[in-house]
Amino acid sequence: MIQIENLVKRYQNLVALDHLSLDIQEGEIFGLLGPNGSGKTTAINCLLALLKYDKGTITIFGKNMQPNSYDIKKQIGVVMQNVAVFEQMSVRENIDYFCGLYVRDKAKRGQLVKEAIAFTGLEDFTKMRPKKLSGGLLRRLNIACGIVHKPRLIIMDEPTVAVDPQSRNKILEGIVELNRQGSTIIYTSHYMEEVEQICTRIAIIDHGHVLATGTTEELKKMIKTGETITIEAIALDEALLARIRGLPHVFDLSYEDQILKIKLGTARHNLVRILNYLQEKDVSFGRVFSELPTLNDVFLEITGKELRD
Ligand SMILES: Nc1ncnc2c1ncn2[C@@H]1O[C@H](COP(=O)(O)OP(=O)(O)OP(=O)(O)O)[C@@H](O)[C@H]1O
Repeated sequence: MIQIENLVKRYQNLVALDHLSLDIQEGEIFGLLGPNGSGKTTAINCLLALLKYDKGTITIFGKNMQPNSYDIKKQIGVVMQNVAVFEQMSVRENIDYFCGLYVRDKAKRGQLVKEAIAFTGLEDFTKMRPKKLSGGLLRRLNIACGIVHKPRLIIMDEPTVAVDPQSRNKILEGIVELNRQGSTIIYTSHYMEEVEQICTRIAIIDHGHVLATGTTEELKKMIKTGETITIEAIALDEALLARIRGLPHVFDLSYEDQILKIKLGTARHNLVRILNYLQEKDVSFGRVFSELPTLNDVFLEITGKELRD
């Protein structure tokens, strides 16, 4: 549905997109995951032909995307980071206005507006003006305005930044439902838990370049970490740490503030083996956690830094 090939975008001396390539299929919830400043918004703005770029090609629905590609643009719904609604209009009037840009038929519009209100859980706020809404509700209104015409492709740029957990869940549920009803979705975020929860495929980007693409499972299989074991233990000396480092499947270890963190490759019974070893050495320990790899581990292994940096 979308092909982006070798996109380069410079802002003066800064290279915001550095040969970014993406291939997005119809029916996906495609996540663009990267830290602040990695180029997500720039990529979206280029994709929508709102921003000129220096090099590369963009094809949407099999056609070259240009600033005047209105036949393509009318099939796209956009939810940008900044809320863009009319202060003079109520919640319902705003949604109806945006729907009216695409749908003339009044009865059909009425139905679509009703569905968008239900999607975003705004039923109790339809008569309110935007400035009376909380931050989370305002974002939900922004989303309702962007998706009300049920576009074939929906692009959402960090729609959950600074929203309360209730609104966040409502938004995520709504996105999955829109996808179920047939829309392809591109979703940018720096929250890996969200991306992991809803996206069918993910591109991890940093410095304007795609580092890895795949389903969550595929991405996690690309890295060495199969499991991270965290153990509260007092006063471990260097000699013991070195011996733990030498145990089977252990490839990394840190010990700070009496917290021992061990990274291991995928293997059966890692946790039991480590705990048995500590018991053998008479090490007393407190709380113990074992975690499967997260997208943060993927990011950390590929870039050497935390996604949250
Ligand atoms: N208009 C601009 N002029 C100059 N530099 C810009 C401009 N817009 C973005 N940048 C820079 O380009 C890089 C990519 O920014 P972009 O906003 O695309 O990243 P992002 O991943 O969307 O980050 P965020 O989540 O913070 O929006 C950053 O270094 C940013 O400072």
